Amino acid sequence: MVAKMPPSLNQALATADKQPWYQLLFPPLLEEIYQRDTAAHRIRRYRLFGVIGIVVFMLYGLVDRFYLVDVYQHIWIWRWLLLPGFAALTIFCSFWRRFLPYYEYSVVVASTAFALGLIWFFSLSHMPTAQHYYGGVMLCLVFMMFGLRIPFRLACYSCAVTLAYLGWVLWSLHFLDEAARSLIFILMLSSVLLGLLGLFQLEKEERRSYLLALALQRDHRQLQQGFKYLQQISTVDGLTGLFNRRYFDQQLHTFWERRLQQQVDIALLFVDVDYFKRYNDSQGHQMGDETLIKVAQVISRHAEPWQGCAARYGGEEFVLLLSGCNVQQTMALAEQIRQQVEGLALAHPSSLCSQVVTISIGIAVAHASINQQPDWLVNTADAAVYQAKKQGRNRIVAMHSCQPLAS
Ligand SMILES: Nc1nc2c(ncn2[C@@H]2O[C@H](COP(=O)(O)OP(=O)(O)OP(=O)(O)O)[C@@H](O)[C@H]2O)c(=O)[nH]1
Repeated sequence: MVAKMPPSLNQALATADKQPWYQLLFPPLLEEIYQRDTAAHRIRRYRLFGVIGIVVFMLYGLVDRFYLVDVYQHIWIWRWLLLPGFAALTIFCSFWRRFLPYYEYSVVVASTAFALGLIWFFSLSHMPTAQHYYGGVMLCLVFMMFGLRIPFRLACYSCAVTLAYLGWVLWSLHFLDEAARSLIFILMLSSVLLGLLGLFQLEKEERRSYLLALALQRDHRQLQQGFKYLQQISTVDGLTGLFNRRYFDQQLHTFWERRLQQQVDIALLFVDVDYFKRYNDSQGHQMGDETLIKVAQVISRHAEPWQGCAARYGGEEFVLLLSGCNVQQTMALAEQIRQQVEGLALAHPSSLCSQVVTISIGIAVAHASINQQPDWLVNTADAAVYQAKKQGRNRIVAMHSCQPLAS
């Protein structure tokens, strides 16, 4: 599994992409992450294939007494005990955390020891049948490369050591003629070269897939961030941080459906800042923006306890949608908002109704039992705020069931 990506990895990814084809190493940071991410998987493979390898190696001990007639009594301890014991110890050590950094090396040493052991077995024998053991050596190396899948670099060292020892043993065996020696060595050399080539390809592909997974993960994260950002700008008003009108329209329908399902009243407060054009003209547009933000903050504070939806309807108009709030509660809440905005004491010298910034609020409450459309709520609250303006501003007018309640 690919781990969480640090930011500097982007650069490492770009560098890794441009690496020459023969390079089997990522830039340092990426290499460290790659090794860490794949360690658990590799260790599991070493354990499983290690056990299989030990069993197979011991199984071949059954044929030693036919092929190595003269020495099998001397080598059984290596075949059945010492070499398998060493390999088993390596597997056992993989459960020891402190040993893990060296684990890969120990796997290579153990599997090379199996190949060298086989060569040593037939070097001890004077029987012509011993020459067949080169097949076992080949099997050991192929198993190390494609079963255990040790890193290519370590496989090169292991194969070089094995070939060197095999060459030395072959040319010191008196019962083999030149033709047999050359054939065995060429066969071993060609299998080693082909094996290494395959291992190189495998490791290259594995690393490429890992890079691809990382790049996909990065792109996925960027897409998610982009999606979140788009979602935010399509629902939130950039100036005040309240929801925008589009989101409010969606919520109005959601609240409306909930009203019908749960049989609760829903209320809409239409808030309009008084003489805001004059405020802008006298205090400047910048101050106007700051005032809108402050008014929005007051409104949104009152939305939270009711899980309501506070939105900027447009310009200096705000709406607050509440569910389960009756007429009295809505009026009390509207009065608190009105007083708190007045209490901000934002000087408004050009206002014709106060010395400070004030708001007019129109309220519409739709009773659970009345069968209106959502538009009714908006139109009624709008009409109520118009009434509040007409009656002198800095006040609240509430309507429900199309009847004015109070002013
Ligand atoms: N600073 C600022 N002003 C805005 C913004 N949006 C709209 N306005 C201004 O708000 C003012 C609204 O003016 P009107 O619709 O005439 O309302 P009003 O002056 O408040 O008059 P009444 O509502 O009748 O009290 C206009 O001058 C707009 O330019 C904004 O984002 N920032």
